[in-house]
Amino acid sequence: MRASLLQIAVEPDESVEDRRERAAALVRAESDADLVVLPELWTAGAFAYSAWSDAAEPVDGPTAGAMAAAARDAGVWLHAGSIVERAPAGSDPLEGEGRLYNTSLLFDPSGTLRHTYRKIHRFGFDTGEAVAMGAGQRIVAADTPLGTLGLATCYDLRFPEQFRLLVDAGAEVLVVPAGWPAGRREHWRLLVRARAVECQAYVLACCDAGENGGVEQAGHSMVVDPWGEVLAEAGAGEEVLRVEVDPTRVARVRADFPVLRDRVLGLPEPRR
Ligand SMILES: NC(=O)CCC(=O)C(=O)O
Repeated sequence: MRASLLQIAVEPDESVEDRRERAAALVRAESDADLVVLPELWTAGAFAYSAWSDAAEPVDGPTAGAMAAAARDAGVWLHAGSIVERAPAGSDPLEGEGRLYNTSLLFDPSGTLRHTYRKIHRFGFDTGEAVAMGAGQRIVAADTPLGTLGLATCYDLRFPEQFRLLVDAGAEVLVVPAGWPAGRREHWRLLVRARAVECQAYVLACCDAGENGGVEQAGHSMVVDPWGEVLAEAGAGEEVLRVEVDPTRVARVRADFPVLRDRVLGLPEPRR
């Protein structure tokens, strides 16, 4: 499987409409790829909280329209990163109507939206995303001809229990769009590899570049294999990372070094 990660920046002088067009053109240019991945909240900016309400849109809104057309034209699976979703009336009863969510979109090569994933762990403690957005309630593993893709977003990386649930759901390739700050870049590089090693899965981690909301972004998008080897890593600026991955290798690594088989589930309560 050929994967292309589009590490783009939220340029301060660029309108959301212009950035959407720019991203669509970048996707169209990857017609040799099987899977193309964009970062987190690349329309509005992962830390540009004040821009979120204006940029909010439904999952069949303008960003989805542009990305569907780009996926179809390029003939690729497209993980279009995440958008600021405004949940419609009558939406999932577990979640909230009219609330904002940090929602990832996965399109197939015909341009059909096949899966959405609402970020479960919201960043900011008592500020920012943690108060402005609702929390997703569902683990999403997407069966595709490329393999089973496990979806997670940025801060989710810090919560290995979510990734174990993705492994249990069959995930072989973990796709993680992010807007990770440069100040914690080493956490990013460590956690991306850690999730690959502990899940014995590929991790395709695509981060924003540039600066938004006054926060310099880490860049350093990475592709890590199920043995924890870094197959490709971007620099800090805008970049397209192209890499070949073999999802069938996941089963071989898990069979040759069967750590997952040794999991002890339902451990007893600690003694005090
Ligand atoms: N956008 C995010 O989820 C940021 C996460 C982050 O800054 C961190 O985990 O550190």
